[in-house]
Amino acid sequence: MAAIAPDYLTALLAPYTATDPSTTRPFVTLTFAQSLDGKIAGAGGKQLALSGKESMVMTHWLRTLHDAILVGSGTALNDDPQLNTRHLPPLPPDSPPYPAPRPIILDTRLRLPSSCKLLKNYANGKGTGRRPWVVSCAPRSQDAEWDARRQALERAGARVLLLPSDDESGRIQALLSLLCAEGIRSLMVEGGAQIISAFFDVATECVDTVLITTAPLIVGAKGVGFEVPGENGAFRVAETRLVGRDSVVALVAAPPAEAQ
Ligand SMILES: NC(=O)c1ccc[n+]([C@@H]2O[C@H](COP(=O)([O-])OP(=O)(O)OC[C@H]3O[C@@H](n4cnc5c(N)ncnc54)[C@H](O)[C@@H]3O)[C@@H](O)[C@H]2O)c1
Ligand SMILES: Nc1nc(=O)c(N)c(NC[C@H](O)[C@H](O)[C@H](O)COP(=O)(O)O)[nH]1
Repeated sequence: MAAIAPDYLTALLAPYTATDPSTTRPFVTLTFAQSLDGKIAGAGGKQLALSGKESMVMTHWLRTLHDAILVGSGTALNDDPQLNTRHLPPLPPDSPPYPAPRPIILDTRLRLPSSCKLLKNYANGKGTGRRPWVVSCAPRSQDAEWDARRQALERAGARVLLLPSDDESGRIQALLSLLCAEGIRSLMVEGGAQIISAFFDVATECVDTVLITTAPLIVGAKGVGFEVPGENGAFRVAETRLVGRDSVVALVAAPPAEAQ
């Protein structure tokens, strides 16, 4: 019998099953792991093992519950992530694979290297990775270097999608509208620091669920933190849970009367 996602995750995301043809954005889950002092990476961006085994498995289950998963190019360059579901229990023989999210990199300057794991996993044909989408902005004037980078990524298997403009203001909304038009109905945003801040900045308008894993670790001032521009806005605490040695808090969008 194949393992299934924990009930508390499917219950948390139950509103995502609603279908509204007039919607202009996917359901969005902003999720990341932090230390007790609010760091998401070590000095210089060093990737840290913040999540314990149990909460890392939870994160991989969460990935199966979303159509797509997004990181910024800073994370793609720093971590060379795979954004798949490899930490889930092995499946019984002849079982269908776990649902895997579409890997999406927000990469306005098209910095993703063709040698990244996301493209290797897709190209190796072993089903360890879906075709990555790279969301970028077309340069304002002819840029042969940018064109060459785009062609190299496409040759390596990436799909490059372009935002309508390179304006930073409204970029998250434009990104979500683009992904909605591509049929993405739920998006898991994993970071990094700049992306987390950008989504918190528009959380009231663009985020439905915030799920933060806090590891019982102190990283210290040299670690990588993130800015949260405003207070928690129109969110309420839906769940607080210990997952292994980590605490997991889930906030959900709530009407102002209920927001805390
Ligand atoms: N602990 C965690 O859960 C977690 C998750 C992901 C990444 N990380 C860590 O985060 C660090 C990387 O974070 P980062 O801040 O350098 O890069 P990032 O991953 O946040 O990517 C930033 C890039 O995203 C693109 N972008 C486009 N529009 C943007 C917008 N409106 N706002 C912000 N970015 C926009 C730009 O290319 C920008 O350079 C790494 O150290 C990584 O290990 C930690
Ligand atoms: N949940 C979580 N716990 C951590 O302890 C940690 N350091 C990250 N960091 C997120 C990471 O920087 C990328 O976003 C990908 O999660 C890389 O991992 P994958 O290869 O995709 O599994 N995320």
